[in-house]
Amino acid sequence: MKKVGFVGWRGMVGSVLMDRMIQEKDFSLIQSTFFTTSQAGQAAPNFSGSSSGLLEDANNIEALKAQDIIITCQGGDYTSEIYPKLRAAGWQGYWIDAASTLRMKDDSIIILDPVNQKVIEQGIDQGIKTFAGGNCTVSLMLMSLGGLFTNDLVEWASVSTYQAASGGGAKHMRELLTQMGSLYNVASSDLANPASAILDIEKKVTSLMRSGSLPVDNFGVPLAGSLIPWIDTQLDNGQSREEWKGQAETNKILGTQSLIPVDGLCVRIGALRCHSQSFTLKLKRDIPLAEIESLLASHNPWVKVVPNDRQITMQELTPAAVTGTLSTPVGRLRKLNMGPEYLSAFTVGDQLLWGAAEPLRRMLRILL
Ligand SMILES: NC(=O)C1=CN([C@@H]2O[C@H](COP(=O)(O)OP(=O)(O)OC[C@H]3O[C@@H](n4cnc5c(N)ncnc54)[C@H](OP(=O)(O)O)[C@@H]3O)[C@@H](O)[C@H]2O)C=CC1
Ligand SMILES: N[C@@H](CC(=O)OP(=O)(O)O)C(=O)O
Repeated sequence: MKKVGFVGWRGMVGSVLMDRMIQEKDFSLIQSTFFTTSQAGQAAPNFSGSSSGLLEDANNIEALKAQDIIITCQGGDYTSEIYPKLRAAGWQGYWIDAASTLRMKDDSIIILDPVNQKVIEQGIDQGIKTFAGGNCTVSLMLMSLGGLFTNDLVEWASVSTYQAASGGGAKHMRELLTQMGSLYNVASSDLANPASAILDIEKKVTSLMRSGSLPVDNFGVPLAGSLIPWIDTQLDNGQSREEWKGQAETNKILGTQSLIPVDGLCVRIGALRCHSQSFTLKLKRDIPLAEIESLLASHNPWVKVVPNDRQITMQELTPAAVTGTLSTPVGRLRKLNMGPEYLSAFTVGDQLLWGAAEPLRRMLRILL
């Protein structure tokens, strides 16, 4: 049995990974060791068959070196500090990482096996030992639109995202919910009175939003009742880093010979853990809509084509419907006024499942 070390297993992404590994009985196939940066020596968890024992120190290079495979959801700072030391110490094992740190390195592969299984297999054959999960918006786009991208039918893609609070981390989710509660509380007695004027209620809410008294330590500004059209850091070319990742990571995942331009605007909204994305795709040729739907639907077992019908779309193509599932639906498919090669599409996906944990779990399975 391969020895597998887990770092970051009790964080938000790590917990989703543990849940999925329990569901899929992955722990019965490995000899697991759990690491921590803060609780070394405490009892290790026992996830249906995972070995128990004590938590190891995640900074102990010798203990890490004993592993055949390390999976980390601990974050980029941990990767930046520990990964180079571990490789410098001669460790030849497989490193599977949720963080962005190593994604664009020449000797790493971005893993999303329903889309790039061949790239992964070729990489393993060539001796690649470092595998990074992709950015959540990129992975979710490719899970939903893989049928067009992998058949080389996309000339370019323009996107507007609607990204959930979970992408920022657990504290961001708490902050959003606290803001929501405060906005409700300031208006609750007026809301209970059917005779109250809605614009008076709105004024109270807006005034609280602008008062500086809402908690904004994580987002910087109120998100509840609002949105934030910037995610991640600012680049010199005017893009946000999240927007930059769209083209860079998509092309690396697909292993494209000629670059597919991908660009757009990334926006944080008040959803909890589902990212949605609205696309304009320029196709390489005029393909009938029925053929497009069939290519999309047959690409992988998790994508679902939602008919472009109002009622079905409202039921099936929302964060509320998709959260907590592995489904990556795509809908609102129609040809745009710009011409028959121009297609609109709307996708939804759970940012913590296919957007973070699931590609790591499946990479582990590939290596076993
Ligand atoms: N959030 C996301 O959507 C995505 C995140 N990622 C990557 O994954 C990394 C981890 O993200 P995320 O899971 O959100 O981070 P978390 O903040 O939830 O967890 C990170 C670590 O914090 C420590 N920790 C301290 N206090 C607690 C507590 N009360 N409960 C749980 N853990 C605690 C744990 O380490 P210890 O046991 O060592 O103390 C844990 O492993 C990110 O930095 C990023 O690189 C990738 C894709 C998406
Ligand atoms: N940046 C994403 C989360 C994510 O996946 O980021 P990264 O590319 O660092 O893994 C968000 O905030 O929604």
